[in-house]
Amino acid sequence: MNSIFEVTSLTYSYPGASQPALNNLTLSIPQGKKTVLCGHNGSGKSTLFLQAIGINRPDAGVVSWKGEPLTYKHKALQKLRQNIGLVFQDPEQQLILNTPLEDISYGLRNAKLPEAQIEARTTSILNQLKLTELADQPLHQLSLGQKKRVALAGVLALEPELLLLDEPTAYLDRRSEQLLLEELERVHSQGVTTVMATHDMNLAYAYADWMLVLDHGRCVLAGPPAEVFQNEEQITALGLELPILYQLWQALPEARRHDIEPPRDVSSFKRLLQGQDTEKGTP
Ligand SMILES: Nc1ncnc2c1ncn2[C@@H]1O[C@H](COP(=O)(O)OP(=O)(O)OP(=O)(O)O)[C@@H](O)[C@H]1O
Repeated sequence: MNSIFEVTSLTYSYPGASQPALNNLTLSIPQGKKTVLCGHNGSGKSTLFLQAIGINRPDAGVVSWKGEPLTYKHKALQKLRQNIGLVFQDPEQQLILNTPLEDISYGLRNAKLPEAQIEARTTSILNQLKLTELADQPLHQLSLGQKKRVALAGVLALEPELLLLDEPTAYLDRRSEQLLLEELERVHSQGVTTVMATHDMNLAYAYADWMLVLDHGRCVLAGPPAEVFQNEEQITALGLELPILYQLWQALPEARRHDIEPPRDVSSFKRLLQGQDTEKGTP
């Protein structure tokens, strides 16, 4: 499997901290996949994202983009931050100008795109994320969900190859979460590799085709979700829950689930219950 981004033996402590936030961490992000990064509070997910875009530098170990170690030179970092887009957990950390239109254009202007292209991309992304009506609204008047969409729009406008999302669904209602997931599916279908950090194991299970689990700054599990969740004891010991659909599937009689992959959405599960999935491996 091709990896687009890797960290090798990465150790990092925040200034004055008694414990490292990342502790000899080695992992890779598979190109073209939808990866979910899980782990308890403080396991190092956000710290890893900050390392990925070179905001912090490792104390030891290497961060690599497409096989090349980061150099931390100004120009190289500028280019890296166009290739890797990070959507912060808190949009307030990301949005700096007064309106969605100004904020999105600002990022493109920083990337030194020609004005005509800035205008075209801004209009298109506002439209795509259903923000056109809010384009000139002061940002402080927007709801948290709307601000999160503006922050995502600003990152997507730069057309990154790798999109990192830190708890993108936190505080969103079901409808906004659904809209966001549809948008991420669309972005992924255009060839963008995505990594989502989340505690929501139901979401992780529905979304991911690759999972990484962090614990105290180390990667303790990696693989396709159905494989990762087989490590039930370890998952629970880490304070994470098994997804509800996975638990329901486990509760089915052995003969019923024999040789059938655990379903990852409610309609597949219903079909399984109604006995429509007679073919092996197709829930
Ligand atoms: N700015 C900071 N200064 C000092 N320590 C920090 C800072 N940011 C994070 N830490 C510490 O680094 C460790 C990893 O934190 P990090 O925010 O990366 O975890 P996380 O997995 O993203 O957590 P959460 O799920 O709560 O968002 C924690 O022990 C945290 O207290």
